[in-house]
Amino acid sequence: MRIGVVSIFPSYLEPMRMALLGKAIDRGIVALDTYDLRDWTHDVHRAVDDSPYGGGPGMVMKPTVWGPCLDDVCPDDALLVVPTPAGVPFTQATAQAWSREKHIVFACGRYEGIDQRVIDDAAKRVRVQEVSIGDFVLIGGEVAVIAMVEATVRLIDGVLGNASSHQQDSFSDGLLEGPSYTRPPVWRGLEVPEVLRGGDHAKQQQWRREQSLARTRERRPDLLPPEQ
Ligand SMILES: Nc1cc(-c2ccc3cc[nH]c3c2)n[nH]1
Repeated sequence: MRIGVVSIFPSYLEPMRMALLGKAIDRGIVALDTYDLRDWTHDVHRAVDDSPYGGGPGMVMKPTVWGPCLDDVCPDDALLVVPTPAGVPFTQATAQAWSREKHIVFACGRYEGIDQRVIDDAAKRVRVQEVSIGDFVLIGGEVAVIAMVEATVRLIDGVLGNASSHQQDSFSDGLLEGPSYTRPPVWRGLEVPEVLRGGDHAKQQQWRREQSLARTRERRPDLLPPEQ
């Protein structure tokens, strides 16, 4: 998978070159290109924003800068993702779908966002998804991109050491993951549940399912399947 990220703060994206994501890049599973939007500005001040039509607070990012940039960095067969609080919710299903893409380009907005015509114009040529990572407002799209790239890339074969890890994720079966434990068996007077310390794998699987259902019922009843 090739990933392109456009930002006015490309160094904000450096965490993606660390740890497991960094190893996926080193191993050639993922290629990461970061681009500085200001390289497509055409004035001495390298302006990327301007005042909003119709008034209102803040500034809007210029189509005359974003347009030429996306023309250069986003080929017709790529998926263009624009993080925004006004987007469709990003979910595990989104990550699963994106993990099968060959090339994803992320457009990181700042200020009050990107002139809508940039998205409308791009949509004539490429698949565009305006996506939200949650009902809260960030200062820019970069943090959302790091979260979405991590959720997506970890699902690509070979990225996670233990292939079964993501098959037991929260949400992989639609439910929240239950509690996890490791040694010591007793810590500060708190014991690891007996069933996990035994060897009956069928009982352990049943216990984990019950824990997932209980936690989902308590924290995210909206995720429960109808009959639960
Ligand atoms: N889910 C979510 C996305 C964002 C977001 C995305 C892009 C920009 C650009 C300026 N502010 C932004 C905020 N906040 N929350």
